[in-house]
Amino acid sequence: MANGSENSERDPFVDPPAAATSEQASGDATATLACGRDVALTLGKEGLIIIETVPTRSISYFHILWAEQDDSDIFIHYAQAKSSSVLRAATLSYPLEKPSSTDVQPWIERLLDRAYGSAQRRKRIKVLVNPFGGKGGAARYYTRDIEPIFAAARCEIDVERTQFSGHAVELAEQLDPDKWDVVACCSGDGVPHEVFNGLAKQKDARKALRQIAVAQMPCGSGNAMSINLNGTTSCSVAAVCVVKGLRRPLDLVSITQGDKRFFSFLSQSVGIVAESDLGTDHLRWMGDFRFTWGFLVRLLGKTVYPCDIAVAIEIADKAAIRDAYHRGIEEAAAHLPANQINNDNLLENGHVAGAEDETDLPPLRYGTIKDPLPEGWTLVPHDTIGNFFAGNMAYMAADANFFSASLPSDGYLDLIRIDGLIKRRLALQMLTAVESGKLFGMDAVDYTKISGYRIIPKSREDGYISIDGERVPFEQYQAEVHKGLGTVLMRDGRRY
Ligand SMILES: Nc1ncnc2c1ncn2[C@@H]1O[C@H](COP(=O)(O)OP(=O)(O)OP(=O)(O)O)[C@@H](O)[C@H]1O
Repeated sequence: MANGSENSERDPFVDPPAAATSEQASGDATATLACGRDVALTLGKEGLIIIETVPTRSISYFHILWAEQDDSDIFIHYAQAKSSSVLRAATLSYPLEKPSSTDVQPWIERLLDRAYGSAQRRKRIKVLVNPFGGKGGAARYYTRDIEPIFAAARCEIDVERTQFSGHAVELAEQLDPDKWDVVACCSGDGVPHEVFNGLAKQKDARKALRQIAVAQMPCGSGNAMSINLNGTTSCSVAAVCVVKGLRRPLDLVSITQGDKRFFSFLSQSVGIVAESDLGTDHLRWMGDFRFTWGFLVRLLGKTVYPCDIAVAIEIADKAAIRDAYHRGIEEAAAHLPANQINNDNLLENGHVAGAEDETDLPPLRYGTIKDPLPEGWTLVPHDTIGNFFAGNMAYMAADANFFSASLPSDGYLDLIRIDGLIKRRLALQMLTAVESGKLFGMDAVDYTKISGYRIIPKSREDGYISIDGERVPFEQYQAEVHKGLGTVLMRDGRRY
């Protein structure tokens, strides 16, 4: 299954070899634009080739942000690789040999066609900056790493800082879906969580969730969304990924707890993962290691988190899950190669029957936590469970591939259940298996694809429940998946 480094996309930091990709060899004369000073610009297979000096240089199409001409020159705006994780907006300009030639504009159009494929150009982006996300650097990262790239790509931008916790919910609730294509959150995973919930509060919630894609610029301490969808924790790479991103549907999960209904896009955890994250705030001085430390302490202490759990299991068998995963990947590749899957495709494909005409949120087919247990569900005591972890994306951090069978819009959550009393040695092996994405295959890991569940913590007065990394009350809740309800931007060729 997918591993972060195994994706088919090319490395954004390596421009294609110029000679090997030239179309000149194929005799395509319209691929070349003559400029003054003996410069020629040629559209190669994988990038723009600039024949000016020896050796010839090239810029991959992924890095080309925009191109335009004025009365005398042509300007190529691109993302220049400064290091293995830093891209900077840069511009090349050349005097045109024949500025008024009718060949120039079509050539620029061909260049942009290759640079963008089916991705929307000049996206209208509402940017939300959480000044307190991560170590407090989001505003600086935005100005230095992100804004120049959006500007070079001629995106329409409006920036707003979040003023308080919950502000992004209010802002997203007010956004006009006809005015904005994207909400880019310069934050951790907390602000995207709020944005999905704000969009879901709009009067025409389906339209808002379908038309406005949510993106994360990885400026927080938890940046799982960017890692999953774009494979990066670099703000400047993520900015180029938004400029070039393809719209994709993302399953969202309704959570009902008490009288509330809200949405989760990433994960829910009860037990060791929630406690290691949320219960180690006093260890912030340790930096990122605090999570691992908290995890190890509980693992070695064989901590259990007794619960009663009912699950709507859709695929129980690991071999069948593996098959479903590969089928999902193949289908996406076969039907929509360099194409864009959006929720409208999904509707045409009949995956979300009837949703087209509906404005309200999808009804809860399993009811809420206050309703009787849905038909066919059975509450099973899990008195020694150590880890209850439900994932809607694969990676929970760059080195934590917990849900390696996860797909963006298969309509299922992936659920991991691990007994808290397993041998310590096995538990430690699991830690390394998470890093290599091999947790799925371990016998002691119960891995299922599910469409909903109810969980009732017991035996403890208080504890930790984490929804998308945010703490919620330590009380029973119910979850239900909605296939492709949300929209995100994904890098072309990317899979979890
Ligand atoms: N101006 C603000 N003041 C206080 N809290 C805010 C502000 N803006 C946003 N928040 C809250 O900060 C929370 C965490 O934000 P975010 O996910 O961006 O950062 P993070 O560093 O990844 O998270 P964490 O601090 O939980 O590790 C969000 O849930 C949001 O409600």
